[in-house]
Amino acid sequence: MKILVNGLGLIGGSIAYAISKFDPEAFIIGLDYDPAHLTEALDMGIINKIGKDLATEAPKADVILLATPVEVIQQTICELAELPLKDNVIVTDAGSTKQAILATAQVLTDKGITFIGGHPMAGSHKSGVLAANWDLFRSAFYLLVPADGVASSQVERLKALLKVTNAKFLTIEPKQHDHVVALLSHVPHILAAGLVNLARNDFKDTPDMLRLAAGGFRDMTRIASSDPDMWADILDTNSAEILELLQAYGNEIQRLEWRIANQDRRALYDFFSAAKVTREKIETKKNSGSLPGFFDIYVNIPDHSGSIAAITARLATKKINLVNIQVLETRDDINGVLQLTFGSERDLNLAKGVLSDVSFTEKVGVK
Ligand SMILES: NC(=O)c1ccc[n+]([C@@H]2O[C@H](COP(=O)([O-])OP(=O)(O)OC[C@H]3O[C@@H](n4cnc5c(N)ncnc54)[C@H](O)[C@@H]3O)[C@@H](O)[C@H]2O)c1
Ligand SMILES: O=C(O)C(=O)C[C@]1(C(=O)O)C=C[C@@H](O)C=C1
Repeated sequence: MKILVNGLGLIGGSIAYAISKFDPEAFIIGLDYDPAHLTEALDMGIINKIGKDLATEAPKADVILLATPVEVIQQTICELAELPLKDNVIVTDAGSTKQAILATAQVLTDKGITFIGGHPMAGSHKSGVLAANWDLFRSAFYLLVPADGVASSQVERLKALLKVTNAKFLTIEPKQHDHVVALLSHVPHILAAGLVNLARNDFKDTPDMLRLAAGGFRDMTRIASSDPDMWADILDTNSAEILELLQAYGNEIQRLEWRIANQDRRALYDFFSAAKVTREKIETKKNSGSLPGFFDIYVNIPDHSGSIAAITARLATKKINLVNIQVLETRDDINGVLQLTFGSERDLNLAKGVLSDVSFTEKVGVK
């Protein structure tokens, strides 16, 4: 089966990675406007071949996956509609919004071509194929949004192909999709970026104050490091749902302001208590939709040269793969704190064994 992936970044790369690793029948051809992503994908074994261009590769494909930013997905759909695609081809995408994409995909449906929108509810603030991980979608929801009239057998074909991701599939209508993700993903990204910008403006004369940020600010703003191009496209193509929710959020904040100004302690308690009860209902299962922060250990390291190298050397001798390494500055002048992020619980446990004689704390599974 020939699978064409256009856009070999974090998401396209991760989907292709799972397929290439576990589906021996698949032959994956990659396209991307960044040649480095293509050679990296080939070197990592994510794709079998670098494609020439859309016009050459698309007509040979059995499945076409579009995993570029949303507005590029829309352009590519229009280009595909002009090409002689195989009769039984499935065109799918991984974009974060669905109504605009499904509306564009009408040009394919009109020609009898199957379009099934897709949206894996997992990801990261990191971009690019080097961040791709074949296990990124394990236990995460993978939303499917078939165009009108698509046969259920075609949806089953796509699910069978994507089964290797170990995601949980859920078919959903485009409008409901865009509303739900506006609330659970788009508005949170806006709030995170807004908060960081508020701090930047407030601290403009004392930028070092940002370094004092502890867990609260850091946990809430990780996603403010996401790719601005990707997010501009998402906001452009889901504006109605997002604006409605921002309005509701603004009203909520206004009510809260009134309660704070009036020192209405009971109402303030209720505000936090209602949120706590709801937040604690969210499944905290490991690997339920995000790689970063899920298999971390925080090692206290003495503040002298060579101490980081000593830790990483120990991991290297056991071939334990590190997804990320970061020196945290939250506890300046006491000890350095090294955050080590692993891609799986297995690697985390191996690392704990290797570092059993040093002081560390761990954080697993809760975002
Ligand atoms: N990042 C997430 O957490 C996440 C999660 C689910 C879905 N998505 C969606 O998946 C899609 C890809 O996001 P990502 O996080 O993988 O981004 P990414 O930046 O890691 O990857 C996008 C890839 O598309 C390529 N690209 C950009 N413009 C192109 C063009 N004109 N032609 C060919 N290639 C082009 C880039 O070079 C890059 O390799 C987006 O539509 C996004 O909304 C993202
Ligand atoms: O974990 C993250 O960093 C993400 O932002 C992933 C995330 C989200 O949860 O908002 C981002 C965009 C998506 O379309 C789906 C998932």
